This record gives sequence, structure tokens and C-alpha cells, in this order.
Amino acid sequence: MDEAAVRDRLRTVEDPELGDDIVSLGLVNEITVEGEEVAIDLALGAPYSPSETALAGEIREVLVDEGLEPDLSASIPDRDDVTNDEQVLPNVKNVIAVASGKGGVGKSTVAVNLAAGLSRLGARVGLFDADVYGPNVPRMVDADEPPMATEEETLVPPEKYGVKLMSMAFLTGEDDPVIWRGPMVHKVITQLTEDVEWGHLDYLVIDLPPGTGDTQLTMLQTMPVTGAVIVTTPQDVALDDARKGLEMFAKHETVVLGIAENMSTFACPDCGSEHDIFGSGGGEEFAETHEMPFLGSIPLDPAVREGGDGGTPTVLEDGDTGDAFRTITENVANNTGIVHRRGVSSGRASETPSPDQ
Ligand SMILES: Nc1ncnc2c1ncn2[C@@H]1O[C@H](COP(=O)(O)OP(=O)(O)OP(=O)(O)O)[C@@H](O)[C@H]1O
Repeated sequence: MDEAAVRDRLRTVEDPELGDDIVSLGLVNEITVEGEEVAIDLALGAPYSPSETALAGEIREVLVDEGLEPDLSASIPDRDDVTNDEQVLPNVKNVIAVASGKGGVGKSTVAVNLAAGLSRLGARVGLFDADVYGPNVPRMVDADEPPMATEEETLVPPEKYGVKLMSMAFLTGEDDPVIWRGPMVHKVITQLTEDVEWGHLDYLVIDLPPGTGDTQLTMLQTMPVTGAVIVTTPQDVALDDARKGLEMFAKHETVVLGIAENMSTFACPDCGSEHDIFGSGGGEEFAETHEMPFLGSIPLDPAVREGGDGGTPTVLEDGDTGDAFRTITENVANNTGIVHRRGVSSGRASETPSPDQ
């Protein structure tokens, strides 16, 4: 079988989300055939996301059915085409910012569980606690080991649950109130991203400070954010704040990967029934109204708080609440993949002359 024949066979593989075959969408970067061995480079950008893993499985199956031995690799053209010196965080494939319109809605909880959940899927993950106002991620994952400084004056982040961790708390101490101004934020964030030995990462999850002010905007401008996750509770006030969050991302042209609703239904351990303490369904309605993906709801569950007080992140535990975090993790990864594949296929569409040109 030659390259053209392989390409032809790949036309039978449909992208699960974009509604066309992978060749027409421009997702096949390169095919090299040597005897029965066929190496294929695909434009897939969300490692270990369930939908891209399934897609790769399907591609392999089609080729194996033809008696070939496939060897698949993935690269994202828009990131990989820029030389390393020009890039912030060149070895990080995806930067995912976790944001909320106001404090206390569970943003850090979602960031920690998302990072641990992605690591559980097999990905290489970092978690950057950029909440300058109240950095609490180290406490949540019980990481009392500070980063190590190298001779080159870079920092090696400690690791917990397979996640590399960096936090403002390592630098300022958790209890020191810090007043941050724009230029300082920019400088510190640049240092914390550039001087940290993150190594090669599939995902760097960033826990942004709550709110939608200058600090948050500076952070978005400093880092190459792939997409943002907005955390909200079903309460109207929080949803109003979530609206401001959307406006901030629109202003900065940041893709929103979806809305996660936290503290939805309370499953009462004593009486066994469910209570909608803050109302329910608000997050999903909000996502629908704004045509944003809905990532899932997390129940109000004492185990989440215990997990956040130095216990194991709930996403790593059995049970319904763990399932809820796993669903959100998978949706975030899948939506990250959609962002890249859509970017590749729309770039290709603009290169192709339209019929009447
Ligand atoms: N689904 C949940 N069920 C029970 N407790 C939760 C849940 N989500 C978060 N919590 C608890 O609520 C508190 C606030 O959560 P968290 O620190 O994640 O919020 P936050 O939005 O990051 O707050 P801030 O950024 O203002 O510090 C924590 O004690 C956390 O353990």
C-alpha cells in the first residue's frame, strides 16, 4: 500500500466531534510507508483525552485491517511551527486556566481535581497556583515540601499525585497578605513560568485568582492559555459574576472550554435524599444561554472538603462525586482537543480557495 492508498483508507475515519473525516479536516499531517510499517503524524493536541484516544484506536484498527503496522504520533502545527526561543512555556502542550467570577465557589478545588484527574488519565501534568490573593493549593494537596533551587537558579517543582506543583504560597507563605499590582504580577508570573523546571507537560492547569480584574487579565496576557474553565455555583449572584468572567475572556479572545457547576445538589448522608441548597441547574442553563459547553455538576459533598484539607483529591476516589470530577476532567480534555482540531481544520479551510475564486 502506498501513501495515497493509506490516505484514502483514512477517509473512512470520522472525527467524533467535527462531523467530517480526518483527511478532509486536515488532521493527517504526514504519512510514511515502509513496507508494512506505516508512520502517521496526526494533528491531535489533547493527549489522553478520551475522544482522541478513541480516534487513534479507530485509525489503528483501519490500518491493522489492511495488514499494516501503524505507528502514530501527534503534533500541533500552530505550536510546533514556532521556534522555541519565541515561546513562553515551549514544552507545555496545553495551558488551562481555571477561573471564577467570585471567591469561594470551589475554583481551587476544581483546579486540583482537574490536574489530578488528567494525571490519572496518563497525562504529564503541572498545577500552577497563581491565586496571588489566597494561594491554597499546597495545603489542599498536602505539599509541604518546597520547590528545590538548582545551581542555575531555576526551581524544581515538588510533585504530588503525579502532578508538578508551583504556588505563590511557596514564595510568600500562605498566611502573608500580599498586595499585588499589575507590573509585579506580570514579573512574578513570568518568573514562575520561565524559571520553573516544568519539563515536558501535556497540561498545565492554572488556578487563577477569583474575580475578573486587572490581575487576572495580566495573567491571561502573560501565559499562552489554550482555554479556560469557569467555575460557578447555581446561585444567581455567582452566575452574575460568571457572566463577567465570560466578558473578560471575550475581551482577551480566550476560548472557554466550558462551565463547571460546583456545590449543586447536596446528597444528605443521614436522610438519603437530595437537597438543592443553592438551587440547581443554573450552571447548565447559563452555559446554554451563552452557547458554552457545560462540563458537569459537582455535588456538595463533605468528602470534597476533606479531600481539600490535605486528603486525597476526590477525583482519585470511588463514588458519585469522584465520577462527577472524572466527567468534568474528560470533558475538559475532549474540549481542548476540539479547540486544536477546529483550529487546524479552519486554518486549512482558509488556505483552500473557494470555488468561485
Ligand atoms: N463540592 C464541594 N462540596 C463540599 N465542599 C466544597 C466543595 N467545593 C469546594 N468545597 C470547599 O469549599 C471551600 C472553598 O473552596 P475553594 O478553596 O476551592 O474555593 P475557591 O473558589 O478557590 O476560593 P478562593 O479562590 O476564594 O480561595 C473549601 O473548604 C473547599 O474544600
